Amino acid sequence: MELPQLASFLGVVLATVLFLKAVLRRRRQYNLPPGPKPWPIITWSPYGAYWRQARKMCLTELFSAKRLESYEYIRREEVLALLGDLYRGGAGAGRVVVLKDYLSTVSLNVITRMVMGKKYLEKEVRDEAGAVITTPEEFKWMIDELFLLNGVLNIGDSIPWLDWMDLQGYIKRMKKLSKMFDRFLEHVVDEHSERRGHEGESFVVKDMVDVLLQFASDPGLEVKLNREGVKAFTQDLIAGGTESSAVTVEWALSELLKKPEVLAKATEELDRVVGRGRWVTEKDMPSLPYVDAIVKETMRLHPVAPMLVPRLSREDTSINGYDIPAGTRVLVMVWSIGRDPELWEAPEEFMPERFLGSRLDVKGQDYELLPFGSGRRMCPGYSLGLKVIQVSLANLLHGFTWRLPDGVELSMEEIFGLSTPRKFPLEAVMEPKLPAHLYVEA
Ligand code: HEM
Repeated sequence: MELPQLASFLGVVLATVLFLKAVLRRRRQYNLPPGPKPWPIITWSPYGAYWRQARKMCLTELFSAKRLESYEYIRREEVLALLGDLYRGGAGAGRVVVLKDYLSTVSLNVITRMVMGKKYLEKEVRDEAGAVITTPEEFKWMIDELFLLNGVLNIGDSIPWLDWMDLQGYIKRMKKLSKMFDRFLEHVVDEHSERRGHEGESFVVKDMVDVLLQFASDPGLEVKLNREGVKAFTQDLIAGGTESSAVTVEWALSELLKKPEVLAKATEELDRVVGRGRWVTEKDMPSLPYVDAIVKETMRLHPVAPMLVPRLSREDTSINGYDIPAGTRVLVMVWSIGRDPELWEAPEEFMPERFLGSRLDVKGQDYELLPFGSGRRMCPGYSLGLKVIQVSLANLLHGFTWRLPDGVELSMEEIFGLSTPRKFPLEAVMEPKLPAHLYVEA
């Protein structure tokens, strides 16, 4: 295999499972390349004590099964708010609904409540002196910009001698956003620290920033977590958790609108298992294998991250006979693997049935299907992400009938970057099908 010279570093793209297994299993031989300079986040921090500790904090505290369970009420309240908002906002009146904004609001509210203890899309945030820290519009703009900039390929990172020119303007935008986000996060950390101070002995941890501040005050930590670390971690949690679920649910609904027979089977399962007298809960999910198969099939065809976070080979090595010199960037193409005809029958077809009775899962063990990555860089928020996707999708299918607006031919074009959202937002006509009081109470 001839290794391509990608700009000023050597790169190799892996799009077959055989090579992929070799890299993701040989974990010690691969690190991460440095990320864009003004962007201090965990996703780009190299393997080492800081990253190891951050990872441990995620597994044992932030995303532990117990903590996720304790936030179930937040997910339930926000999904119910979505259903009520859709009902009041046009569903049922034959109006065309643009789903993306509704879906983004649910995931953003779930994440900000779990991470920072409140929603930021409802009213202005002010400091103690009354000065405006951020408005709902500005906060939404910051989140969209954060998601976009986390996913861009900055030419200057690949061709360092062009870096100073900032040809695409990304560095300027990152600096502006960093400044605005920092002001916001300073306020969040101050507010949380004050509550800790006031409540003293009776202080109870409520959200993930509280957990991070507890870590920050722990003198026994291997690497001290300072204020900057708490802010960077908080930013990472918001960036990782917000858009990914909304993008996946939007793709699932798009596929279902193209395949009425699949939509009908999902509806039949929901009617049989849940019945028309109530909403779907997370506890129902193990009894809804067809809805689960729809989620997997959506993630096979439309993985939010078509390429995993790049790995960097730490030493000269070889993969199945091909030499990989130290310092090579290894790019794993999850998108191509999900559509590989050698692995999947009729790979371009949306067929949830392929997952019924199958052992294939999205938990990083099956290299054919890696929407959350694999190995030690695997997404720490995968369980939360899955819960939000499953319960939002199940309720949207349970609560409404769905059709495309008259005369619309649905485009399935995607924006192909470091993430793959729909190119054109999904528009649909929905009619409520459960008793009216359920929507009113939602
Ligand atoms: C649909 C939902 C989600 C998808 C599809 C997704 C996907 C991914 C992928 C593909 C990676 C890179 C894995 C690798 O290279 O092996 C990743 C990393 C990461 N994700 Fe997620 N994610 C989702 C939800 C979340 C949530 C809810 C959070 C947090 C609240 C989160 C936080 C992170 C973080 C911090 C990393 C970096 C981990 C590291 O480098 O050690 N993600 N995610």
